[in-house]
Amino acid sequence: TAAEEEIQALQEAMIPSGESLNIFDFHFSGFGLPDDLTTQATIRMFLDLNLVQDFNIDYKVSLCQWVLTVKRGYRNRVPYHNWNHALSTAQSMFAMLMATGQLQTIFSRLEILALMIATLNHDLDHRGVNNSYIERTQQPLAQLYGHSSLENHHYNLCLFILNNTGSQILSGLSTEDHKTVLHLIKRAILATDLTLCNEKQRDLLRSMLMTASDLSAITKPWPEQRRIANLVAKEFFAQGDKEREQFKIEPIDVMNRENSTRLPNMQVEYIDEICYPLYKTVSGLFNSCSPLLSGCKKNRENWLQLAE
Ligand SMILES: C=CCCOc1ncc(C(=C)O)cc1-c1nc2c(CC)[n+](C3CN(CC)C3)[nH]c2c(=O)[nH]1
Ligand SMILES: [Zn+2]
Repeated sequence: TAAEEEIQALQEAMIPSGESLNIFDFHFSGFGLPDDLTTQATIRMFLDLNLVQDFNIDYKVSLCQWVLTVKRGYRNRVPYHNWNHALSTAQSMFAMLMATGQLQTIFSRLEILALMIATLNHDLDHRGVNNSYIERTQQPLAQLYGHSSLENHHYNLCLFILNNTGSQILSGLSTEDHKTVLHLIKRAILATDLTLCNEKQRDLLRSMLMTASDLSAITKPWPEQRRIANLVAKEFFAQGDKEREQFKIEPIDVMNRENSTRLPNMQVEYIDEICYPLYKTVSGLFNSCSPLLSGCKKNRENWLQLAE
């Protein structure tokens, strides 16, 4: 059949390089690509991200069939929410991941796998109408899923394809990893419901401001910061002592009294790893909060002077 020919053609194809497919480019457009190259471009993304290798994905049987089944899961009569949108979404994620080396250290391999699967599947079987229209017209999806009905539908189809014999690209994962990656995929697909976006962004912003407030002592004038640091050290070292005594274990550096001479070094690390990125982001969003960033920078200098 045509479907079998399509699968065979993809299984046999020499997948072009990412360069020649232009998938590293933020200006990438799927419109130029003939249909078979869109599935090859998808395979190339999985190859270049080492996902096939890292997760022992069976190339011929699972990956090729999975990509084609996902592609078929989109309705090509829908003007926008079709396979081209799915490919373009996945390519944008790929381009960000490949352009920003840091992202590949921040995210685990499972998170990267989940993001690539979610981007490709996030609008599966979209009908060209949004959630509110579906609810208002009492379509079966509304009865089935209530809110975020579409996104739940996209996720369930994604799951269906992943469980389908012949396209089980996750069969090489441990039970635990399999459970984790499905949870990550679900969160990623549901995150695309823009009506929630507002609540999600507000939730994210509230959390960031909570941490910025919680750690604000690191931004205070030096005498205050010094005083607080000694209190934190007192508390942390007391915990370290208890851990040593009760559990016979070595406490982590910041709770290990034996490191007290390295307190300034630890503070510089703590500022670089946690505080500076946080206050940089907050003041990047709200310039009026930049005193927190400058306070944090100042204390970094103060700690650096004391560091051995
Ligand atoms: C021995 C402690 C030195 C004093 O420490 C401090 N003094 C003051 C403040 C402050 C907010 O002003 C904050 C700290 C301070 N807090 C730290 C925390 C908890 C957020 N951590 C965690 C554990 N690590 C992951 C394993 C990240 N490392 C820290 C550090 O090095 N310093
Ligand atoms: Zn979309």
